[in-house]
Amino acid sequence: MPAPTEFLDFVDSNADAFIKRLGDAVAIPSISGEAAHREDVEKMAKWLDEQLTAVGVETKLVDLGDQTLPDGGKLKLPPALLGRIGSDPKKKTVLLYGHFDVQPARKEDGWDSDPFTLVVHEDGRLVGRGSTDDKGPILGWLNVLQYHFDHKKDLPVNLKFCFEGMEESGSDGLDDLVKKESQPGGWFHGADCVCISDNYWLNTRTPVLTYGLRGLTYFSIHVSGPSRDLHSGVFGRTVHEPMTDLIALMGKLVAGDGRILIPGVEEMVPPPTEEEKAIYERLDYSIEDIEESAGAKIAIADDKIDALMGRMRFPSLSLHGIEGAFDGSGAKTVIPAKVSGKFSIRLVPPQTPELIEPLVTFFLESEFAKLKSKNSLTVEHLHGGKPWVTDHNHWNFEAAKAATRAVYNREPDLTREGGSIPVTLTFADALGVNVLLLPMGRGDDGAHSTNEKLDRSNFIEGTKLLGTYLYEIAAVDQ
Ligand SMILES: C[C@H](N)C(=O)N[C@@H](Cc1c[nH]cn1)C(=O)O
Ligand SMILES: [Zn+2]
Ligand SMILES: [Zn+2]
Repeated sequence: MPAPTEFLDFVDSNADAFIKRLGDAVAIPSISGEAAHREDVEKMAKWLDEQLTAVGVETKLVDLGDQTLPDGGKLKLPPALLGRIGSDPKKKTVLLYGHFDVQPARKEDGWDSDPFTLVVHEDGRLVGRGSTDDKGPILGWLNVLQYHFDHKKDLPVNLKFCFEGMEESGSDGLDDLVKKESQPGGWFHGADCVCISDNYWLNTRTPVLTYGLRGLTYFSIHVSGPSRDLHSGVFGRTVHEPMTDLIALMGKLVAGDGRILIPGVEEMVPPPTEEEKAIYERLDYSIEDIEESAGAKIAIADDKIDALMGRMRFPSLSLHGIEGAFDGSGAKTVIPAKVSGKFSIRLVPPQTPELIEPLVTFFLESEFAKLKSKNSLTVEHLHGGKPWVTDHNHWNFEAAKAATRAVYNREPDLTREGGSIPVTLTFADALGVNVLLLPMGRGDDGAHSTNEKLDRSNFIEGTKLLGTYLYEIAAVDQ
């Protein structure tokens, strides 16, 4: 069933108002990973709640309790926002998920403009933190609802919503809520399929549907020694330095070519078959695409299939940062007393955080023992999520393929995503239904990075895609 032309025209003629609303959402710095911004995440939940209510959605904000911080302290979690509209038993019910929290961003990180002021560029870029991850896609759903509300049109399907404010920080508290609400009587019970719009195309040209995500396991390793920071002239070569030990340990985790050096981690993953390699060969992707979106000619692989498998089919380990190290300008001659190294591993089947964590801890402790340092090491596991892969021939995907053809006039690429959305597998297991990832943004959007953007055309055509997908779901003969 094609989406009404009136809907497509409505999206075009309201584009400026939709962009203005995206600007309002971006202006709320809902950074889940920074305690100082927790109130902003809550403010964002309330803003979105008002927007949904205004277009006829019944909502509820669910208190998720407290987050336990690494030092044992407590911090109130932002509420999850649930919604529903329509309960026609003759229609399919689609559960939509998105997140309204964002990654941290500071102008000093290298942004060309204030990260929390949406800047509309002449070339169509809408620059601001959360524009593509994940406020743009959430607002895409809102735009679809706006048309049906303004024109007093029934939606082609029943909709349920699950919007959260902790996705960028491990989705604390959400798994239990999803399991509870998927039981008979719960808000999600009876959903026929799930749609998540929270990832990206591979390149800047070809729309994609995504049938897999990597999992994640995140660590913070702490090395401490002196009771306070020391003068390096007075104590250098005299005491064991925590930073020296930490750098030595972090340097043992991953090779320059991306291979993970922790014994047992790579070995868990079966080698790809020739059939699998053929899937990657067909995707519209090139080494130039990677280098364009990375902003430099630094790709590890020369070969497209190796590059794609490095992102989708194999695990990866990234070093993220060191807390407690001197990071200011100037030349402070200090020996930091306690430093914490942050790294994470992206997981693929059959790896899980539970299988990987003991291998990491054993490896780090053995390597630390070899250093013969008198400092102390503790390994902390921060959060994790399992990888997910699903059937892309399901009717949920067929509907999205038809919608992509209708809006973009081309066949979508079928991809696995290198990133992680831990709740995906929870939805699939708790509801026993197919989950589809239907991304809005492009591969060069710079999610999590500086100058994050969403192109105007992706926001507007993406809104049409989301709406058309609902009409195609309604047309499915299942
Ligand atoms: C793919 C999604 N948009 C995303 O960015 N997910 C995050 C999830 C996460 C987990 N810990 C911190 N963030 C990601 O893949 O990094
Ligand atoms: Zn996201
Ligand atoms: Zn993200």
